[in-house]
Amino acid sequence: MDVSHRAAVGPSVLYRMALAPGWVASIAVVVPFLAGVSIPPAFQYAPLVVSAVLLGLPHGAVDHLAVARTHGDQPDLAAIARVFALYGVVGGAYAVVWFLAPTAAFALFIVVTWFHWGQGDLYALLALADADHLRTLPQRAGAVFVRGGLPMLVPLLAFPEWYRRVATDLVSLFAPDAAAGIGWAFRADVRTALAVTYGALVVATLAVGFVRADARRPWLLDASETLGLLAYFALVPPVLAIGVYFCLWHSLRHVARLLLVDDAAAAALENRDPTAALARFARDAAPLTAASLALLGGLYFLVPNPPGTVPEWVALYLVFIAVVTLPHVVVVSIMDREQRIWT
Ligand SMILES: CC1=C(/C=C/C(C)=C/C=C/C(C)=C/C=O)C(C)(C)CCC1
Ligand SMILES: [Fe+2]
Repeated sequence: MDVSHRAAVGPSVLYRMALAPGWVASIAVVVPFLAGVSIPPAFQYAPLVVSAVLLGLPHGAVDHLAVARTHGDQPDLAAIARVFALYGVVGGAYAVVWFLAPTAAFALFIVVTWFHWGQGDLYALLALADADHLRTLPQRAGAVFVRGGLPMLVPLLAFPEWYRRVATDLVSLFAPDAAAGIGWAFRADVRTALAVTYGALVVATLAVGFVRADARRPWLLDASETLGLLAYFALVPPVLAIGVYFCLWHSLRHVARLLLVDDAAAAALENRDPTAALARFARDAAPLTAASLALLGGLYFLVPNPPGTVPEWVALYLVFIAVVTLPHVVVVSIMDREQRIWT
């Protein structure tokens, strides 16, 4: 695989910086729920709120530099302008869809996040964890489907009422009664069919991976992460579970990927100095994180039913995230192609 600097940066630095925090956080969050402790709903929104300034939103705020760096170039004005144009056109068009057809826009958000979070984990498996068991395109597509389904499907199976509540909060910013249009997704028969199909795919992808693995360790890591996250999303209520996952799982892994294509940050990682590398990321991400928060403020004045409560503000934030995620997926898919994640 063609991943710049990966070879020079020791695996232990990447494990400790990019993978371990997500494992530790998900275990730390699941323990109280296993012990039967209940966490007040208001508190459960905290990680999503924090994600607006720490890791979550910032992980996409370097997209204007990421494409050029992945190609091995210094980002020039033309390269940056191309990414801005992509965001304007793709994000702008999708924003219009939210106003015209919010229920369809919500469904698209789930599908796109499903793909994108799966895509992020496929990169982590291949490039950060050195997995060799995902040999073919169908296997990699299967891994993306399974990994993305953990945060997007498992909460629907385990916590349908929470899922319905958040869906309703998002859609209601635009049209109060429109969420009724996706009521079928929460029916017990639909959820049972989804659970059986998805469960079979989890078992099948891991079994094929087991047969094809030369190295046992990365396969074990894949299986442990998959089954661990399955338990995590089945036990932890989704707003909290997704908030923590978004910051410390998906975003952190993507930040590591960004550091590896930034020469100075990669050099810092080679010297086992992740703090210096992360400081560079923070500097690169700060301007567009601030600009994004300003745009989020602007969105407040545009939606027909502006938010008043914390859950409603988080809903507005998620709509904004949805709009920027679509062009972000294009950027990450360009990185995937350049780094041969799919071939
Ligand atoms: C919070 C939450 C939900 C959706 C969250 C989504 C879809 C987040 C997407 C974030 C992205 C795309 C970040 C960028 O990488 C669900 C599933 C409706 C269930 C209830 C809780
Ligand atoms: Fe992302």
